[in-house]
Amino acid sequence: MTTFDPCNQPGLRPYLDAKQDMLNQLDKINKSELVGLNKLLNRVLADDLHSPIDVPSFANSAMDGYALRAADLTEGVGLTLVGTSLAGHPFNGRVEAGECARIMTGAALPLGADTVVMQENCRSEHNIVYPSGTVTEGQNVRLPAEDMAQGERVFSAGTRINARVLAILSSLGLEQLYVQRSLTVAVLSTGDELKTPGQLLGPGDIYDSNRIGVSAMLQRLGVTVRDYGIIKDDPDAIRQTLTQASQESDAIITSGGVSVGDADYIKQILDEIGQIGFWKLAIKPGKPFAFGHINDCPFFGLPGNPVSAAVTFHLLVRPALAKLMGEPVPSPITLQATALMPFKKSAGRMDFQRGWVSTQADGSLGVVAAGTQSSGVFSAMAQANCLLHLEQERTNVAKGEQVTLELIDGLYW
Ligand SMILES: Nc1nc2c(c(=O)[nH]1)N[C@H]1C(S)=C(S)[C@@H](COP(=O)(O)OP(=O)(O)OC[C@H]3O[C@@H](n4cnc5c(N)ncnc54)[C@H](O)[C@@H]3O)O[C@H]1N2
Ligand code: MOO
Repeated sequence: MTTFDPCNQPGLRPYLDAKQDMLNQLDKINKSELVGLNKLLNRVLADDLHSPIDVPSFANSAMDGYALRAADLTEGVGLTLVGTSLAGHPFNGRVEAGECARIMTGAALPLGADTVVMQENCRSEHNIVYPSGTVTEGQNVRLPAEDMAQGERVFSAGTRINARVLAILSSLGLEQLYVQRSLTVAVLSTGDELKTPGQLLGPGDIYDSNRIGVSAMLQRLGVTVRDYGIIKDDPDAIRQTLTQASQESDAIITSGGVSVGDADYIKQILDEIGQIGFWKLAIKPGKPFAFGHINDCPFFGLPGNPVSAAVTFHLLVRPALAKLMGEPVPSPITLQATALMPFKKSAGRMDFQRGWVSTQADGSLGVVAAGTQSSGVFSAMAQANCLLHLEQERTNVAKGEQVTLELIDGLYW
């Protein structure tokens, strides 16, 4: 059954079409800087990274045991122990026929040896070692360059340096690297009703949460936030602030005032002092999202409803920032789950409902609503671990139907 929704209007721009159009209008900011290892977390590689060394750079043991020559082994015949190789303290001699050396995990394989037998499979008596069991040549030996070879491309330009990438950079001995200059993004909230936490609320006032949430997401993405605070619903103040922000920032993010109310000035001012790329999308939440440029500075107008602001940041601003930083534009990894309850949906807008997905007793995934699906109810957003992706023309989801969803825990929000 199709549910009538007065907020669905014909002619709204489909999400994927608008997103592609926006990405086509954005260019990578081609500026890099040299940054030390301890400041590289969350930055984006400016160039392809080629390994300066072999890793490992020498053959070494994967086990604590004995290094020997596999061809020497005869069941019941012992090998003479001639030395010890510890990690950081290689054995400087050679293992000759009929000999072995004590060796520890990570220690260099002595010259002459080609195999390591773990100590649990050896018996040692008076400096004679008796290996047992099946031994294959090369076992328990980590070969030079088997992880990364000198000159090999390890990461592409645009790779975001997370903890794992950082560990690799360190294992390659790199103490500094060229990364993309970090973006400076202007953030501001508009609305006469908004107060900063700590201030007293007057009649009709609410606390500004979008600016704080958006700034936190930007910080998680390694972006430098330029905070312009709360701007009143005053066209002159908005015009002046946006003009200044466009001169001081790589992008501008506003929240509120993009709809059609009497005090919603953002779209009109964008049109006046810049260019509108698009306004109004076939998505829920987030319909009045506005994209454009002011003095060549990309502009993102998030709707004021807190859920709409957070969801449009994820759907549109995050991909846009990736394009500006030269990162691959992220595609959501989606899963299928069974709706464990009905979800209301009317045709006309792609709907990103807030859900809680979990593994059921039979191992399958099941999803319930994380709370009320109003775009003003942010508690459901904060409690959700996934966003449902309900296609534009889909209608009500019945209990037991399959739905597509995207996990949101562990991302930047
Ligand atoms: N006649 C129509 N009215 C509305 C439409 C429409 O198509 N026709 N669209 C609705 C939709 S959808 C959305 S989303 C909102 C978005 O409106 P605005 O972007 O103009 O946002 P505001 O009106 O300024 O505020 C909406 C709501 O959010 C609260 N808000 C605003 N800023 C913040 C902030 N920084 N932190 C927390 N909360 C904030 C504000 O007080 C309002 O309650 O428009 C619908 N209306
Ligand atoms: O599209 Mo609005 O963002 O639902 O509330």
